[in-house]
Amino acid sequence: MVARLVVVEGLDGAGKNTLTTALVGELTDRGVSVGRLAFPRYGTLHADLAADALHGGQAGTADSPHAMALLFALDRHAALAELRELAASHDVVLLDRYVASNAAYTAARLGPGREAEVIRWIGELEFDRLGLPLPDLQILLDTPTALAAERAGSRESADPGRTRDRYERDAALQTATGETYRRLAASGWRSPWRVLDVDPDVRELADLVVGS
Ligand SMILES: Nc1ncnc2c1ncn2[C@@H]1O[C@H](COP(=O)(O)OP(=O)(O)OP(=O)(O)O)[C@@H](O)[C@H]1O
Ligand SMILES: Cc1cn([C@H]2C[C@H](O)[C@@H](COP(=O)(O)O)O2)c(=O)[nH]c1=O
Repeated sequence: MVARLVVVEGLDGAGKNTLTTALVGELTDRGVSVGRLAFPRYGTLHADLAADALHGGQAGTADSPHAMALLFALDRHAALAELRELAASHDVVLLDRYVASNAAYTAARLGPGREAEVIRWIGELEFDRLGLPLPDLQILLDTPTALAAERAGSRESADPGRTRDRYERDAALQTATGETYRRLAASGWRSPWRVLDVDPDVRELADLVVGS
């Protein structure tokens, strides 16, 4: 890996995609070359199985937090070659969701008593066994849960093809996931983290991403 690997994390509807797009624009204007990838990689096998499961398909697969986590992990494993290519040909690779999404959502589903165990499992599975590269920086876009839910709801109303999935409709899960994300960030899980309030200044964020 040559590029700086920077991850944007947060709840459903937090604004990760919107922020990543703005960041790509700002960095590109500065002459920084940016590769971009979002997980799950919809349109590919494991991601589409996961999406189908979260919309009630795949014979109840979504009832199992571990089965869902494995699908998301295998999606990233299948992206390894693409990740390496992006890293070899850009200054920065920006990822919209990565391994910490799996840690946060799966731990939130299993409850606080199993958080440490499941976060260890995800880290060992994805970084140590599947060989995914460690991020240089993880950014938590800490949009308030109610605002993120409102945005996800408005997006659904505006685009009937973008119906909310099981996780997006589960307010308690979103709250618990936000709490787990904050603990991951506070503990510096697997990289340095930066926690951002809603609607951050993109120029300041670009400074942070290029390490200045
Ligand atoms: N700063 C903002 N102000 C107002 N609306 C916003 C802002 N950022 C994002 N939105 C809107 O909120 C919705 C969710 O944003 P976005 O798709 O960027 O979130 P996301 O975190 O990538 O979501 P998901 O993980 O669920 O795909 C979109 O309809 C987007 O247009
Ligand atoms: C990558 C990834 C995602 N999830 C969860 C988070 C979301 O609720 C859904 C789908 O993601 P999207 O950003 O809304 O398209 O899946 C997860 O649990 N683990 C992961 O690794």
